[in-house]
Amino acid sequence: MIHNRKIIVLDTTLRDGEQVPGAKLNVQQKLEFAQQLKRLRVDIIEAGFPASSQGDFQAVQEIARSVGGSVGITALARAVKNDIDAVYESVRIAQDPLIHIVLGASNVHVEKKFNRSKDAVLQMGVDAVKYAKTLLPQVQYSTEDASRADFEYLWKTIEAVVRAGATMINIPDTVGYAEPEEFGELIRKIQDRLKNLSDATILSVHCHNDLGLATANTLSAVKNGAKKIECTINGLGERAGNASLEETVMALKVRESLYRCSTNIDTTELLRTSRLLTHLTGLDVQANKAITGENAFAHSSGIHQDGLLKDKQVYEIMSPEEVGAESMELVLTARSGRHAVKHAIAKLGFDTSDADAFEGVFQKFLTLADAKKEVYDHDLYYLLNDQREQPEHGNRLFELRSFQVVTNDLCPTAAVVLMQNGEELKGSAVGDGPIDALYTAIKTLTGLDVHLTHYKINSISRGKEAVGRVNIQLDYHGKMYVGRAMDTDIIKASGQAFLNGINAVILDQKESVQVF
Ligand SMILES: CC(=O)SCCNC(=O)CCNC(=O)[C@H](O)C(C)(C)COP(=O)(O)OP(=O)(O)OC[C@H]1O[C@@H](n2cnc3c(N)ncnc32)[C@H](O)[C@@H]1OP(=O)(O)O
Ligand SMILES: CC(C)C(=O)C(=O)O
Repeated sequence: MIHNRKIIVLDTTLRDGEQVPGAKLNVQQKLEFAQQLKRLRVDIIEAGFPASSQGDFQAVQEIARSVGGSVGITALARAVKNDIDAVYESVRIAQDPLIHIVLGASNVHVEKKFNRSKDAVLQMGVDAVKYAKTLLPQVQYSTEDASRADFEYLWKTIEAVVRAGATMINIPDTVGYAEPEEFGELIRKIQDRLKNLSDATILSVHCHNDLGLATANTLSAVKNGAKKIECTINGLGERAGNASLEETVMALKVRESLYRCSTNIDTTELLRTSRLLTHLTGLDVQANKAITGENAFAHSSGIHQDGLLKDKQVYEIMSPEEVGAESMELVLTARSGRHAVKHAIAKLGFDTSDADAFEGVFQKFLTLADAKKEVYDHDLYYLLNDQREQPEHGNRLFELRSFQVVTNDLCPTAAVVLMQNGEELKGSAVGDGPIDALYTAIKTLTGLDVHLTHYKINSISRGKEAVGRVNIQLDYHGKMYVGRAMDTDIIKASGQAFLNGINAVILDQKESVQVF
């Protein structure tokens, strides 16, 4: 029997998670999330796909430079020289860099995607690994769509790429087709052969959630000998997502006597990491999501409450504190002082060492607390975000100075004043509704022909003074941009989110000019 193995955790939120529409993060946001992954103590961060764009290359490089000390850094490449070069150039500065190569292994990939023979595709993989090994000692090879592959061809590929120098073999259930018992059996068969071929090669799994089985398949793989797991925070990822890191890690922890495995994850950072991701991407976690959902530790029915009062273990298999949730949320008011606010901000994972920056946040906190009476963690996220965006993005070209929206069933109208480089721009427009009128006025003033493709508003804290969070997506010349904003006034949040989207277009154009 296998006893207390250490399972390596690779987080791919910034690569597979970022493949989700709307989850695109800028370099600064990726860096912030990577810092949090380091606090969570993941073993490896997959930071992106550097060949895909200059922005992603820069983000991976920045993460490798500033986060890649104690944590391994990797990024993905096709079995293509250019992609491998881009990974190498972006991760090599990290202390523990890894090149990750992916190539299809199933018949449908070989025949339909590549239209080549199996031998030719296998040779592409071998050549890619051999080339990557000339650059770095650590190379991971992913046999894409492995769960639908013909086993003997899959094994032939694994054997060849291990001989070519791959140090990690990753078995992906790319389309979430596998079933736990069957996937476990596949991993056991591969592990049995692999240990005879090269005991040092690390067997890894990467499961997708198309049938809601990603976490179960990952756990089954661990039971059957997988030494490394690939997961994402909040289960974010292509289509239905990936195995959720928080679920998999907590299952291993809570059922340690069953799995006889442990990870390096600091589970008390799980909730904070999940909330930060929600905040950065604007993609909410469902209320009943295991571990990090709002109701994950809420007990509402009388029989349950009675049982809990007698002994928590009656209805709790883990304590909220173990995942970083507090039994009681901290509520700040306008009577709270700097110590309490600083403590609350630090607990959210933000740096409070810059006294001037903190004072700015504190003054904004007092204004919000006067308006809202009670200030929750979500509200603090909003304040911090607002505070950071303004000075850091001094090149935020348009600023919403003031607006007035009049709504009725005849002719909703908006009048807007924007600032651009110290100059005041005034305009008004009518629309189908108040937001449409506001957006038309802003669009006319900025002169950018953007198209609104998505608009979503959520309330992110409690009470009638709750903060509304608006997420929008804009299409500009076929490229998608996101804008987010929060405010107790939802019309203002809507206008600000739209303007943030427009500013993202302008910043992107500026960056492109600098890069090329
Ligand atoms: C399972 C996964 O999650 S894999 C990771 C998915 N992530 C991404 O796709 C990252 C974002 N992608 C991109 O930015 C772009 O698709 C790029 C830069 C990778 C490639 O862009 P383009 O060169 O314009 O090619 P495009 O995406 O249209 O087509 C993919 C090409 O790569 C080939 N390809 C696909 N996978 C692989 C692979 N693993 N190894 C080698 N070639 C591959 C395809 O066959 C196709 O080649 P073809 O033009 O000869 O038919
Ligand atoms: C790159 C690989 C691991 C992948 O994302 C998949 O096959 O789903």
